[in-house]
Amino acid sequence: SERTEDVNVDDLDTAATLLPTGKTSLAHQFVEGEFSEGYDPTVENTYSKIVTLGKDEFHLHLVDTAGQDEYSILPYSFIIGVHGYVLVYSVTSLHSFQVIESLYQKLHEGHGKTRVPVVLVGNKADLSPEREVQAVEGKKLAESWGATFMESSARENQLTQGIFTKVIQEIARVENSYGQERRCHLM
Ligand SMILES: Nc1nc2c(ncn2[C@@H]2O[C@H](COP(=O)(O)OP(=O)(O)OP(=O)(O)O)[C@@H](O)[C@H]2O)c(=O)[nH]1
Repeated sequence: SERTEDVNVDDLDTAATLLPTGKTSLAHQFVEGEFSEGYDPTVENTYSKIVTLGKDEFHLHLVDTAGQDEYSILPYSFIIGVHGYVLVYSVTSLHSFQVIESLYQKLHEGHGKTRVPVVLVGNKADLSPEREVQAVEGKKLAESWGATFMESSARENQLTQGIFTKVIQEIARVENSYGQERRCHLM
């Protein structure tokens, strides 16, 4: 079967106030298979990639967002037609972790508090000496949402591929369970 999925890769930093979390690097590693040093603040960027999982082919539209912080009002476009989220903080920035918490609340409310497929990512795990957020904290937060947690490094292709595979699996799982629920109502 063929499906179209929209996924937001969300960091939640304004370039001026927060450490960039590496979401552009993750998207680039996922789509192009490489890591490039250097930093350009993202305005908004979209990527497309076809991902095959088992027998299913997913047409992924990836939106790399910019300029969110805990005070931003969530744009409508972050909710409507979006099937899943990769929420990225940097393990070297406690602030980025706190921003992610408030962003999740807004997304969850925006989706009418229904179950939203989310993968929470603690990026820059290769910079361990500068760590401000422990893996166990990320894991606990993700568990409280019923979401998946991963640490990653945009330098590593396999870790990065794993994030996007996971979010697609989560989207498929959540949609299937809603599908079953609807069938139940019909009965
Ligand atoms: N060591 C290390 N550096 C990383 C990693 N991911 C990103 N970086 C670096 O961190 C900087 C910012 O990365 P970006 O991918 O541009 O971050 P961003 O979250 O997209 O930033 P905005 O565009 O401001 O939203 C760049 O210099 C990257 O090379 C990582 O996993 N490990």
